[in-house]
Amino acid sequence: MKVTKICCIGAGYVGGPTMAVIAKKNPNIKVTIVDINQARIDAWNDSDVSKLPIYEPGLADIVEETRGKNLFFSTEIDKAIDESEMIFISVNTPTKTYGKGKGMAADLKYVELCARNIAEVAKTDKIVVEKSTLPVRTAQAIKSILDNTGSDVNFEILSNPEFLAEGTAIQDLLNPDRVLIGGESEDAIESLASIYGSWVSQAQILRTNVWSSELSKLTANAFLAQRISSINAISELCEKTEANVNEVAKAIGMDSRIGSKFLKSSVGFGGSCFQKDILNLVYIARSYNLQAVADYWEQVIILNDHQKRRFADNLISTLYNTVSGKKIGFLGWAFKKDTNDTRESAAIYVADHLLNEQANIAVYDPKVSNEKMQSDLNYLNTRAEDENSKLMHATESPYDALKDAHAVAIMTEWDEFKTYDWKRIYTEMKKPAFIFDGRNILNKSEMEKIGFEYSSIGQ
Ligand SMILES: NC(=O)C1=CN([C@@H]2O[C@H](COP(=O)(O)OP(=O)(O)OC[C@H]3O[C@@H](n4cnc5c(N)ncnc54)[C@H](O)[C@@H]3O)[C@@H](O)[C@H]2O)C=CC1
Ligand SMILES: O=C(O)[C@H]1O[C@H](OP(=O)(O)OP(=O)(O)OC[C@H]2O[C@@H](n3ccc(=O)[nH]c3=O)[C@H](O)[C@@H]2O)[C@H](O)[C@@H](O)[C@@H]1O
Repeated sequence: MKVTKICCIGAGYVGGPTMAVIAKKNPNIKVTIVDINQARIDAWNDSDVSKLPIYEPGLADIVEETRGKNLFFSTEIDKAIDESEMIFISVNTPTKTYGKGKGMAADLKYVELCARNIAEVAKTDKIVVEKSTLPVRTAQAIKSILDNTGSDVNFEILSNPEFLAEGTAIQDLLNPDRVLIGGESEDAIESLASIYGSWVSQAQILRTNVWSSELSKLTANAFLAQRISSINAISELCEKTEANVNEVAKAIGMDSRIGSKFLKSSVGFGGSCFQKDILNLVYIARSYNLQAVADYWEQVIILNDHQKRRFADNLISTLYNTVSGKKIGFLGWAFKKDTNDTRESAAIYVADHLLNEQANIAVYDPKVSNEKMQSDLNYLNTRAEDENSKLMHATESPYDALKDAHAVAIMTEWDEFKTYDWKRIYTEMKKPAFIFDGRNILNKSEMEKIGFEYSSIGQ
């Protein structure tokens, strides 16, 4: 089928950038991104592209180039479904917070709502593409909903998981390692492959069955996160043995069988997906009674929680076993650099732990507002909201966050942190002035020369 109109349900971190790139590379296809969130759609339509709801390097330029030509943002979901031949489902699939599978399984209610919406509205044949990350065998449920409408509309379901990482989404989309399409109908698979074919070589477009495609996405995230937990486990051992985790990572990464990527030790991985997807994998394994498999992958999460906790504990014990009433300056709140996304950021959990010890925290992040930080903390429900806002606040400048602080905690690896006037920061902090570098971005000997007590991960 030659596709001329596409719609994407879900204008989030995946739907927005992915469809913007598809629109840019396929000027003859009309791409409409729809969402139930009016404020989000309004922000996508803002004439000032610096106000787009998502900060992602290179995204604003592509939106400016394509919006209003062949890329549209709207809340008219039914209309977009009706007129499109291909519909991507790119809604959120968070960890369930209630009922069976609470805290482990993926909450598929938004995906199911989309399927029901499509089933209700569609009058012509559609290709429905799972873009969201879904438990293996979800396509079966979607198919069952779509095939029970009583109409004779034909639905083909494809799985096309997204592998972009935030902060590099546009580059990842423009130069993907591979595009994965799982499906049954060759015609449907080739319709989608031809859209990617506008800029991705056919050799990089992998065709599989639906279940392999669904499971590959969870597996990819589990393997990536496992590397981080593996190197973080070694970081703790380095700290006891005077080995240096950066040196170990370099030494093992040069083995081409291991490879050098995703071996950066840190305060712990965050982001909306690693934890959620591994918990989901663990849940699926348990639901098939595969205890050993479930326990194996669960350890990746256990180690990550341990890494965040031990960073906070180390800060407290170094500050003479108390942070009560002490100002701690945080550099960074986002879960990684070059994004305004804070979901599951290690900073949230470290802050929460320090606030339990009655610390005062001032945070500077170049892209995250005070409002967002407060809502992240409030979401944990550890203490009253007014207490959170009394104990923690964001500052306009990094120097305000660090003035009179007992310690700096570097939570995100924003490049600009390396360029600060660290001599000035040292002068303005309480002494001894401690740095806890959760991202290993500063130079230990330079910081010690200035006078700081510097500690980092795995060194
Ligand atoms: N964030 C990331 O980097 C990546 C995310 N993924 C997966 O992609 C999916 C989406 O993730 P994000 O874009 O980060 O989520 P998001 O939360 O940023 O965006 C999802 C959007 O879907 C909308 N939505 C929910 N239900 C809807 C409905 N019934 N009708 C219309 N709109 C609806 C929400 O209002 C929201 O704007 C998830 O399954 C995630 O696991 C996959 C790869 C990368
Ligand atoms: O499914 C998803 O959502 C996406 O999840 C990750 O992307 P993302 O979470 O955006 O960002 P990553 O670069 O993977 O970083 C995740 C976390 O791991 C941390 N990290 C990463 C790499 C590393 O070596 N060390 C490390 O601590 C980062 O700081 C961050 O907190 C995957 O990299 C993407 O391929 C995938 O599509």
